[in-house]
Amino acid sequence: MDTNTNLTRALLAALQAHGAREIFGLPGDFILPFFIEAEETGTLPLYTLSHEPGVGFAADSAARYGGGIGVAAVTYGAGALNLVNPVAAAYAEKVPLVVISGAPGARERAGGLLLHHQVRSLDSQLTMFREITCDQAVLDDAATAPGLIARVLARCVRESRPVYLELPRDMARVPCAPVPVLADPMYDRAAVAACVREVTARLRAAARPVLVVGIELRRLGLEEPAARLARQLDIPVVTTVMGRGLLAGRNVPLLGTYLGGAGDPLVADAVEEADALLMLGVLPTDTNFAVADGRIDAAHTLMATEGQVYLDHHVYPAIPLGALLEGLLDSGLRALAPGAEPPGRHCPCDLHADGAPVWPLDIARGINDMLATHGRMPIVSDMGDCFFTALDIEDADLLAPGYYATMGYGVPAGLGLQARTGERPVILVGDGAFQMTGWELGHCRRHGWDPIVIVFNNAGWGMLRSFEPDACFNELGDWHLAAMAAGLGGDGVRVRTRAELAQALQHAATTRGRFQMIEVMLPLGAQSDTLARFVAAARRRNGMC
Ligand SMILES: Cc1ncc(Cc2c([C@H](C)O)sc(CCOP(=O)(O)OP(=O)(O)O)c2C)c(N)n1
Repeated sequence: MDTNTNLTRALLAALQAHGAREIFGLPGDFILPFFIEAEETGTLPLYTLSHEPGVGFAADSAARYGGGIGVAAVTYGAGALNLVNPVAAAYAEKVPLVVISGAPGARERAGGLLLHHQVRSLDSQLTMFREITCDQAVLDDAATAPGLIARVLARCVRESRPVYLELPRDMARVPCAPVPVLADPMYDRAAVAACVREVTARLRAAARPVLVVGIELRRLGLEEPAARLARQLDIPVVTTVMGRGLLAGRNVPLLGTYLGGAGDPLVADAVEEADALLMLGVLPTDTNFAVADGRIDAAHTLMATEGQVYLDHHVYPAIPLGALLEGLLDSGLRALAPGAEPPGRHCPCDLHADGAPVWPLDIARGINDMLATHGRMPIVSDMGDCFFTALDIEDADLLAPGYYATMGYGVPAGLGLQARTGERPVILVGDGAFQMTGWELGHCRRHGWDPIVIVFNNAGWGMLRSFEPDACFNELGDWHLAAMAAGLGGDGVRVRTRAELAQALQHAATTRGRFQMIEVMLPLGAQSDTLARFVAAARRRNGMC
């Protein structure tokens, strides 16, 4: 046994070997030994935030945008259970996230007392995390720990889902052998070849093929082969709502995002009239397809998702997405619809810098102008009308919980992205969601993060007003958020007109080293067109007209 290594150091080395590039965390007494080892070794940079939801969202976005895996380290009980929502979001949206929770040691477990942070039994926490992770292990034996860690991390990467590791505090420094890296399981090459033959035959026979790309391509690091296939097939490419931002800047014939009747009719027609819809890495969620209202003919879809391929009325049960892509690229299939150049996309640019009040589409226009002038920046959006506005920002990576739809994601996720890649994000967040996790901006000063943060301030939960316009419980009042930016270590400005917005964006884009908050005061009732169409479609679908 390599006595230079203790269990924590073996775990840190394994996390790095599986693609971790940092740890986000919030310590407590049950996990202090892990934090001490992490800080002393410096194997992975350690970023602490002020509330576990922020820890989870930051780790999520580091993995979602930067690739590899994200790591969230928390204490037992109060810490780990604060992490449940971000881990659930990561599970729902297939993000490879590793939860490391401290836990009581063997002697205190056997002591017979109810321990602080304990819920029901000492295993209650593990039970709860079984439901929102794809694998779990309790590291209470140095002899089995390396094998358990190897198995759990391999599944995290292969399934692109969160996993849970519980580290009793009396185990953190016990001598431990290094963790092996397990080889990927073999797959049936003959089945992949048969599937490729059937898919290429369907595409050759199609008159109106369309390629739909989804989030698994990014989670599994397959965007580049997918872009090569898109260029080779030369057919229109569409993203799902969850996949918005995929293949951006990769020179593919990208038509836009499918939003059914709530989006661009050109995109809706292309998808709904296609006689072969090749869907790669797409999750069949309501946010992706409920707006279709049954207008997509299942007989025309060829769906590769969750390691399976569904076409007509049969399934290929074990087709890794990477193997399918490789087979399609090698098939020689090309130029299926030459000249299928997407029509001139309606790019909402050119913010009119005048004295008119700011509406959500003006924010999208202003950001499009800023990116055109100052270069591409990743967009990170919270949930609210800011998310629907983000769909009008062109040719930019977009990170958002578009399916699980949790609030609180935007600010910590933007910080996690900049921590992982060093890139400066543009963060879109409503005033309600900012009240949840926006305060994590206070950590920017320590780490040199300087996102541009655009707060959509409509003094309430605006999306809910769309459904219940007469309710009083959606009103939050004006919190004057820009006035708080200086105390948090950044610069804040409040804008009401389009001219003020244009000036604020220009200033923010050219000011580095401090976060730049632009608090946009939206007129009461101001709503993006996309959200209005989404709400109308939801009302029709749910019989709420
Ligand atoms: C953690 C959490 N709590 C509650 C909700 C429900 C919810 C929405 C979805 C429907 O579930 S949208 C919304 C209001 C968001 O308000 P704000 O951030 O100010 O943005 P905007 O004013 O643009 O709506 C809530 C409360 C949620 N998505 N996530």
